[in-house]
Amino acid sequence: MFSRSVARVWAAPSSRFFSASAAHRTKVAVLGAGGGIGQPLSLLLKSDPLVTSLSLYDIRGAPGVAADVSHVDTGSEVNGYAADQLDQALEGVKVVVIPAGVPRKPGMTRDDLFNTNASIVRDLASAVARVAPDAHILVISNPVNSTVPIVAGTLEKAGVFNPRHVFGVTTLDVVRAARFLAAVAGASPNDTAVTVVGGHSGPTIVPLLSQSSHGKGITGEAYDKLVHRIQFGGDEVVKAKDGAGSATLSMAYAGAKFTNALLRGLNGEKGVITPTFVKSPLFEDQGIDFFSSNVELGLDGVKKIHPIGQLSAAEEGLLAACLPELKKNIEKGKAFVA
Ligand SMILES: NC(=O)C1=CN([C@@H]2O[C@H](COP(=O)(O)OP(=O)(O)OC[C@H]3O[C@@H](n4cnc5c(N)ncnc54)[C@H](O)[C@@H]3O)[C@@H](O)[C@H]2O)C=CC1
Ligand SMILES: O=C([O-])CC(=O)C(=O)O
Repeated sequence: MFSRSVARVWAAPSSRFFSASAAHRTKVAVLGAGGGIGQPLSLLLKSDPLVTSLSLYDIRGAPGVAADVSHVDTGSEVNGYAADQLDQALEGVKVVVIPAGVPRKPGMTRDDLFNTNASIVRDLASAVARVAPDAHILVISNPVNSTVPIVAGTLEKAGVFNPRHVFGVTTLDVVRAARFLAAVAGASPNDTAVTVVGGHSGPTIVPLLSQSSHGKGITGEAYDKLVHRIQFGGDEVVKAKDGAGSATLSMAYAGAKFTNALLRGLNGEKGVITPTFVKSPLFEDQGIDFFSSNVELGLDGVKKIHPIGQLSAAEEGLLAACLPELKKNIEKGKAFVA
């Protein structure tokens, strides 16, 4: 099914997804592989020609997911690991994707997940520091604005933090922005890419519609509605799932898309640029040292952090609302590790 030519057909909805222009392939681990995101993410990564080996870990269910996914007829090898096999799961791994942790229910904010997810993420990051200290870590678990500083702080404590290797996955905001703008503009999502900066929760999600040819003409009520939908797209899914969790399938798509972008950068492809939440100098002078903006991905992870560029007056307002909230979320994560 996924011969070279069919893989190209399958990748057609997005030319940046599952492109395999480079020769090297990589061992990838998914921590939380048994969950709502972890399962479809593992399937999508099994289909990515740049993945040579998949290591699936969860405190429950990963060996079953691995047995299932391993029957897919692509070249990569798949292994599942049980709760007491975290170190084995991480051996030789170059990229670690973390969707482990609890999701929201209606009425909760992402920050309400902090008490449960902070220690899950910290413990997983400690294991990565011990077994695969040079790995690139892609954090999906919420609240991302805090879990990324927790991962960074944990690695720092272990003496192995490399700011080029730690990423908060904000790709779902970018995916939603393109999709929702396409619907408003009557265009294809392939033509409505939007840079989304800031963080990953309500007002910290700042879409830069003025920098998009389709987005810049949208004003007034239509603009306010579109921004609100991008900022609160996660709530839309939480409400519709009615207590059964949050976005899983679109998140798996976004997680696989970001992983593929990173793998292409690691393989030497030039010009791979996408927003991601990283250790960043952009607002360091305001005490905010993690921020999502366009990042070029290269042979060693973060290659270049792009500035946010020219903002409209409305976007200046969104950014002003983002920064204090983001600062609070980052400080909460740091305080947890300190
Ligand atoms: N960054 C983003 O854009 C998004 C983030 N999320 C977040 O992703 C996380 C996971 O969401 P779902 O997959 O829907 O939840 P889920 O509950 O379906 O799956 C979570 C999985 O993590 C596992 N897990 C718990 N503790 C673990 C540990 N110590 N080690 C390994 N695995 C562990 C559980 O056994 C479960 O299989 C949530 O925190 C959610 O808020 C969800 C959607 C978008
Ligand atoms: O809304 C949530 O809790 C999950 C999430 O981060 C998203 O869908 O953007």
